[in-house]
Amino acid sequence: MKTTTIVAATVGVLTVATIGYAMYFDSKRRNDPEFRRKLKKERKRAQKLANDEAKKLSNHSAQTVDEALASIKDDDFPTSMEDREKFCMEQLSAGEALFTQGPQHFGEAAICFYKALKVYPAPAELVMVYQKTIPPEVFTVVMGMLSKDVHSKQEKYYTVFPPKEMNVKVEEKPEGVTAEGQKVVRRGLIATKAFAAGQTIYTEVPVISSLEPSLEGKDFCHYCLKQIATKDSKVPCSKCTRAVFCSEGCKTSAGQEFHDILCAKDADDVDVSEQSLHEYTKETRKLVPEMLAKFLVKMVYEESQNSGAEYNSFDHMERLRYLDVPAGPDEKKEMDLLKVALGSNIPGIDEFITEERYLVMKGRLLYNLYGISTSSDVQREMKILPEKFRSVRDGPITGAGFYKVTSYLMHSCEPNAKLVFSKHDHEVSIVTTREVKAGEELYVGYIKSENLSTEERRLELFTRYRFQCMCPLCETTD
Ligand SMILES: C[S@@+](CC[C@H](N)C(=O)[O-])C[C@H]1O[C@@H](n2cnc3c(N)ncnc32)[C@H](O)[C@@H]1O
Repeated sequence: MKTTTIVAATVGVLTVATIGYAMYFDSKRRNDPEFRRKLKKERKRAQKLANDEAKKLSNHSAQTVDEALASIKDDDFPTSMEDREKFCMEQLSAGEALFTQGPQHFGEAAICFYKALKVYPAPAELVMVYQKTIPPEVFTVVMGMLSKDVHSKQEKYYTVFPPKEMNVKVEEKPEGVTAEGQKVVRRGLIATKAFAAGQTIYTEVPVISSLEPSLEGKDFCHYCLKQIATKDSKVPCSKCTRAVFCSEGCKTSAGQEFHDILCAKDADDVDVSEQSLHEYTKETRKLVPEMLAKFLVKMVYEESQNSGAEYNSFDHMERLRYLDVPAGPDEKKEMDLLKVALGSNIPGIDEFITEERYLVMKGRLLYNLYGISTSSDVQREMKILPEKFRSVRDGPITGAGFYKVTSYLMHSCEPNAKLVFSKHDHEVSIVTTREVKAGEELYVGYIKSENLSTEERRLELFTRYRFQCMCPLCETTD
């Protein structure tokens, strides 16, 4: 693989994976002159050394990459921001000291640079610095390590996700070829053990969920979407009138995960620029832009928790297929509103939200969100939302949720499972509608199929979700 290809491939993955940590590091870089000076000095010195040493370099093979990775396989990396920064600087200095000692130390130098990269919050930037400053042979080994590490992380993903206790696994199935001749695969959920009819296979809470905009601030919880039974049990947000919660617990969770950052105070004397995104949601009744804002803020929150989880929410989202969303004036406006809403709280967000990334993230949510129905009291006369979500209900929905596992469920006109919101909040249970054998694929109904002819079902599925149904019923009655 050419170096430039490796850089391009790794940069994308790493930029998104570390946005949370970047919050801290970016502010440090902007505000701390000593830190900036040190980094600049490192760069300058490394550049000079690279130029001097460039002629004496020897080739480092794939074996060097494997050996280097094996040598740090069991290493622990610091978790706190301060420790990571210290560790990063130590590794940079050590790497530099090593490569100046000559080609026989290039392997060790590469390991140091790689370790620094693992903890650096804006690795893309550091890669660019490396590319310009460290000897090409060392750079190639660092990139080889990075590329291999990213690759093995990706390969391992479906061996650890979904967790075993959810009784399902993700399986890939071929789904034809594109016009350009590229293979298309779809992924579905397979039961890993047998279930009788009516049994719950797993339950799952969404990564994020949002209320239907007209229900905000009324009788529905801004966090879990539950209908709030009595006026007394309502817990209002202390700043805005837009969000009410069903409990202190939901208020705290929402605050930590997204609301503290996205909440726009109502008082006249405070900056309400963040409100634009809320207003846009209210006006257009489109949930996705604000759900993306919540998703990004939650990602930063997860990063700051240092939970030790190998994959973050972005890793999960990134693997899902998406709808092609063309760039239009709405998308431009949504991006701008998103940047305003998050900008002051998440340094680096402006660069992160490129048009391409925004369209893909939007497409991923549109493709994978589920409509949530937590109450039968949702006004029947409420207008259907402009965005179409898979929903167990034909009529109005309480809101929508983005579920890591449930996203993989395929539709069938004769489903063997269904979504149940038994707690009347955003937690979903997948319950069998008939006996399911171990190894059988699970299907739910994206629409209510009973009493519809094959033609009617296909039309409905195509109109709402733009796919030609290939479920066993449709395939056999064709
Ligand atoms: C959220 S995805 C479900 C997960 C999907 N299997 C995947 O690989 O990403 C929904 C998409 O899966 C495909 N799909 C689901 N059920 C289908 C069916 N019965 N026939 C054809 N395509 C289906 C459609 O393209 C639909 O838009």
